[in-house]
Formats: sequence, structure tokens, C-alpha cells
Amino acid sequence: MKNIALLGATGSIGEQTLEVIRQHKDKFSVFALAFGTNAGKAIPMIREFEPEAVVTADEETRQKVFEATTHKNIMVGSEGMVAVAKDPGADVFVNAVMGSIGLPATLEAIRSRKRIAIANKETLVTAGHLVMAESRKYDTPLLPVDSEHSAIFQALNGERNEDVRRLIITASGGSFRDKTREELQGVNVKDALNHPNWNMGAKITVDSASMMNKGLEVIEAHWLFNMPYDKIHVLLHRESVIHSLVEFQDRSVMAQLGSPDMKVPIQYALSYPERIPLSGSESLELEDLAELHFQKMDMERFRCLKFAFQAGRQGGSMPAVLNAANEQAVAMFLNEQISFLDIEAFVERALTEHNSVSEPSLSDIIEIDKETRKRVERYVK
Ligand SMILES: NC(=O)C1=CN([C@@H]2O[C@H](COP(=O)(O)OP(=O)(O)OC[C@H]3O[C@@H](n4cnc5c(N)ncnc54)[C@H](OP(=O)(O)O)[C@@H]3O)[C@@H](O)[C@H]2O)C=CC1
Ligand SMILES: CC(=O)[C@@H](O)[C@H](O)COP(=O)(O)O
Ligand SMILES: [Mn+2]
Repeated sequence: MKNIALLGATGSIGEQTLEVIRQHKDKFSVFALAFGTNAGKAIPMIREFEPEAVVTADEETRQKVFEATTHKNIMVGSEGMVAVAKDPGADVFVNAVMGSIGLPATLEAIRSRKRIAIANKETLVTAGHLVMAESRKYDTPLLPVDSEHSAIFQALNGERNEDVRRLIITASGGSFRDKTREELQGVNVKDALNHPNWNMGAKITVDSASMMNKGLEVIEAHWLFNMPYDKIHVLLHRESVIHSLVEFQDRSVMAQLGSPDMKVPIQYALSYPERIPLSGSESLELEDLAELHFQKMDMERFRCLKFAFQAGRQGGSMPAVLNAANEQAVAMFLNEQISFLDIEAFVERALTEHNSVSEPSLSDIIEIDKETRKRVERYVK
């Protein structure tokens, strides 16, 4: 039995992780559930899965959960997530929170040598050098949940890193893939949240529309697979059926395909190296697909992708600034304080104004993250 600590339980990945656990009660149980403020969604989960520990984002939510469940072990905030990450009662740590908030807990879970299933790309973008150094030091590999990285992980199975010629990450193009830059001036939040292939949380859906999601995924792949940026390629593929590919030195290409369903990579990260049945997920019937489309990525149309490659190559604290500026700008876009195109403008400005710190420590990163968010907030005022 694997006991799972799940961060981000009330989110899109969190709910699908619980669905996988529900299907395999003989293999997985819930040790801890951490979430933000959605007590209405969390309370039935706590009643159903009876976790040893619960973590909420704030005291008010803690009180609501306590009143509804009388749970004895409800912790709060980043400290609560860190306590869960360290607890020997959990074997598996799933980071599915939104944003870089779960970084300290992820580092602690690695140090406690738990199985790490990482959905949260912001953690690796912000502090990939620290996370991967701890992963090597404590001999704790990270199992990717992000669909593209799970595909690459599967394509690399049994291969040697030096035999890889390129990682090819596919991108659906998001909600605005058929719009020109001029047309982007008039788009609103509702339009942005209408992803063609995936039903995901609001922040990642906006990132898909701006192509920042792919930018974050390029940096995520750089760290997870120890791959230089020159060997990471992004390909527009509208259908999200080929989840990503690896080209080897002999020009052989391995790809992982499947109907777009996040329960597949979530379950694989939990069951690896075993493959177990997953009910309710559709088989990919290739004969039913009329055609698959591929298109070269235009870095001027999708400028966030260009910024991410630049920040990744510059390294140091630049990716942390890219991420924090983007998190802040997307939050303001979702609050209807700024326009869609302001997101990339604010990210670009924050990167230009930042003096990069090489090899930033965890406290440097936390400080830079805070400063960048405040700076981006001031751009509106
Ligand atoms: N959704 C998807 O299909 C995919 C997602 N990912 C990545 O997975 C991560 C989660 O995405 P997704 O599930 O879509 O996001 P959602 O917005 O659906 O869920 C986010 C989760 O994080 C919690 N959360 C937010 N802020 C805090 C906080 N301050 N403290 C504690 N918990 C917090 C939310 O709690 P609450 O709502 O209770 O406030 C919620 O449980 C992201 O990094 C995303 O990039 C990667 C690939 C695919
Ligand atoms: C499901 C998943 O992994 C998302 O990160 C997905 O990749 C988003 O789609 P885009 O390709 O549009 O960014
Ligand atoms: Mn993805």
C-alpha cells in the first residue's frame, strides 16, 4: 500500500488524483490532503478518504474544516505542507498546487526520500537547480505528471541521455491559437479559459493561451531530463494526441500517444514501474481521427515562449522572475485588472528590470519571487 500526501487536492489534478486512488484502493491510500481555501470541495474529500493530516491555506479555512469534520490534525500554510512532506507516514508526495507555493515542501519531501510525483511545473521553473541537486543528493527521482514530460519519460525508458538528439514538446496552441496578434487585443477572460483539448485550472489554461505554459514546460524539461536548451524543440500539434517525442542520434523517434486524459500520466507516476488498468479513460482509436496536424512554432506570435527560452538560457534567478511575473500578471488578468497582452508585456518588463543572481539560494528565490510580484502589481498603478 502506498500512502499519498496530496498537495492541491481541490484542483483539477488533485481531483483526478483522487479518482485514480478511488479506483485502486488496494494499492493507494490518502495520508494527507492539502488545499487552499475551497472548504466546500475539501470537506467531502476529507470525509471520504479520512486522511491522517489536512492542510489549509489559512486559519479561516482551517476553522471551517474543523467545524465540519472535527478533524484533529489540521495544519495551515507552507509550514503545514512542509510538515506533511517530512512525515514518515507518507510514501508518495504529489505536488499539484497552483504556483511556486509548494517549493519548500517539495524540497523536504525529496530529503525524506518519498516518491515525488510532480505536476507543478512552477516549482522546477523557479528553483530547478535546487530541486534537482536535492534529488541527486538524496537519490530521489522526480516522476513527471505533466503530460508532455510523462511522454518524454516513457520515451526515454531504458535509453541513455547522451543518445538523445532532441526532445520535441508538443503544444496545442491553446484557446487563441487561430488568432492574430491584432485579434488578441480584444480577448477576455472567458475566451481565454476555453481550452480546445484540456479541462484544467484557470491559471494553466491562461498560460496555454499565452504559450507561457509551453515556456514553463521547456524549462521543466531542461531540469527533469538534464537537457540543454538547444536540444529542446517545441512543435504545434492541435489535437494533443501525441503528448511529446524524443529523437535519438540515429534519427529514430519515440512518441507517446493517447486520448487527452490527465488520469493516465497521474496514475503512471503513482504506479511506476507497473502499468495498471484505468477505467473510464478512452482508448485512442487512430482510425477515428481524420488527421493529425503539425506546425512550426512562431516565436514572435507566441512571445512568452521566446521569453522562457531566453530566461532559461540566462539561468540564475531569471526563470524565477519569469515565473513570478507571470503568476502575478495572470492573477491580475483573471481579476480583469489587465488585458491579455499585458501579461507578456509585464513579464518582458520584469525580466528587463531584474539583475540576475547566479546560483540563487532558497531564501534568495523566495525574496526575488516576492519582489517581482510586487513590482508587477505596480505596473498597473
Ligand atoms: N490541470 C492540468 O491538467 C495540468 C496541471 N498541471 C500543473 O499542475 C498544477 C496544478 O494545476 P491545476 O490542478 O490545473 O490547478 P487548479 O487551479 O485546478 O488547482 C490548484 C490547487 O492548488 C491549491 N492552492 C492554490 N493556492 C494555494 C495555496 N496558497 N496554498 C495551498 N494550496 C493552494 C488550490 O486550492 P483551492 O482551490 O482550495 O484554493 C487547488 O487545490 C499547476 O502547476 C499546473 O501547471 C500540469 C499539467 C496538466
Ligand atoms: C495537460 C497538460 O499537460 C497541459 O500542460 C497541456 O499541455 C496544456 O496544453 P497546451 O499544449 O495548450 O499548453
Ligand atoms: Mn503539459
